Amino acid sequence: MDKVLIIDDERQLRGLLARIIGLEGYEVIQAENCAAGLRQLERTRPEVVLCDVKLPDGNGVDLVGRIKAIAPDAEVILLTAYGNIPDGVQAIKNGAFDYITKGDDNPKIIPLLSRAMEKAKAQRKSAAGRQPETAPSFEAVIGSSKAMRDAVELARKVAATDTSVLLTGETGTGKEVFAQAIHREGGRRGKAFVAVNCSAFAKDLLESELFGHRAGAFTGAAKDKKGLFEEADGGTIFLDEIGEMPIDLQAKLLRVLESGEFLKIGETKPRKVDMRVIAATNRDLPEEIRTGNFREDLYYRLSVFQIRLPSLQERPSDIDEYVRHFAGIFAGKMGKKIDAVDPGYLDLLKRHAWRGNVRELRNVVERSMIMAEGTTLRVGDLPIEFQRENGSDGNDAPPTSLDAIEKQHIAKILSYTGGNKTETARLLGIGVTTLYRKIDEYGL
Ligand SMILES: Nc1ncnc2c1ncn2[C@@H]1O[C@H](COP(=O)(O)OP(=O)(O)OP(=O)(O)O)[C@@H](O)[C@H]1O
Repeated sequence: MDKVLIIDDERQLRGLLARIIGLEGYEVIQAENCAAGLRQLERTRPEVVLCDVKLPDGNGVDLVGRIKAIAPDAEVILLTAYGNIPDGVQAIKNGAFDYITKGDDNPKIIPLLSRAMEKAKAQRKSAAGRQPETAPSFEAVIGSSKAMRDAVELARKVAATDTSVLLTGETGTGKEVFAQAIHREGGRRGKAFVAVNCSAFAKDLLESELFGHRAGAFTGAAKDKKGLFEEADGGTIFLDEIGEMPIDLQAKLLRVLESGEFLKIGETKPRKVDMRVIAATNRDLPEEIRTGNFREDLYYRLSVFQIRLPSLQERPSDIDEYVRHFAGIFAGKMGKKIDAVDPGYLDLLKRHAWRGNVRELRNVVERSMIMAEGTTLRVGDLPIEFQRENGSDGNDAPPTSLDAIEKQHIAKILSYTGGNKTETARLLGIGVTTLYRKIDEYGL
């Protein structure tokens, strides 16, 4: 969904704007000051930012440059005070899309927003074809356990070829990180890397996303649409969660892979496509074949070279390294300094089951960093469930009940996300409904 970030400290006005914009079908993210705004910008990558001029910790006109430095393809609309044209003009000089007078211009906001959105999306699309310099290669793959080194070695070998690769492994084990590294180290580096999550679309939608369509090919196809195969031409297509692809679409995909041609929906002449395919799954595909959910012929085609990514539980020795790596990343973002990790902290992590693997560990470190007060990560900074799991109440936290710690924890994360419930729930690893219940329960 197209995202809009509103940075404004006036809660009521922000809420009103969020409602108006939300009704247009945009996903709205809110932040109450510059610092929270920049954090949300990095995390949620909105296409458009609406930003007030006067913010408690800075000035919106100056913020434009910082926003563009972090997200060059995002567009910024400044909300200026009535009659303050110089602010607006300066904002445009700093790279803003436009400015609008706060309060008075509500009817103008949506059309302006929609133009900014179109521009941002067009920029993002053309940027997607280029490979950013920061795209991960194998240097970005962390983990020196034997299991991880073996996986990297295999991936490096296959990267040099043009073979199809099937990455298997539990959720959060780094399949996308590997797919990008393989692309970036191979002969197609510098060309498009197009990632598609097969489970994120309804069946018909996935087909038209992949193949593209001509205007009028079906009801609702108002304009010609380029498909992802076409976008990936010359580069790599990463088919994530391939096990979720509907069986009849699997047959169509197989035909494309075998013939190197595809038929755009609504066209009669096939188009040629030259793309490397990397697929990933956390399902047991041979079992899916047995139960009739996955085509055997497609499996053989995709799994010419298979790499299994080890779960975190199979390599607890890597946990230290991840903690230090992620703590370094978040320290930079949060402006904190962490130079030590308590052995007790690492001990608790090593005993955890890590069903969400590295993704879950990354979230836990991020949450700990929000809680951390000194320069050492301690048991008391860990999410409450770790302390519960281990019958500890955070031995270095002030003596208090687990409920009180939980309340404090949620409050801290809510303030870190600027009150964004979806983001807070993600960091807490709970559902949004549960979060609302807890907010209610604790009177937050
Ligand atoms: N070896 C690794 N080194 C550094 N970061 C990693 C590694 N593995 C995973 N991560 C981080 O963990 C998160 C999840 O990784 P990724 O999306 O690649 O997992 P996945 O296996 O594709 O998950 P899913 O099956 O749910 O799509 C990302 O933030 C990624 O940067």
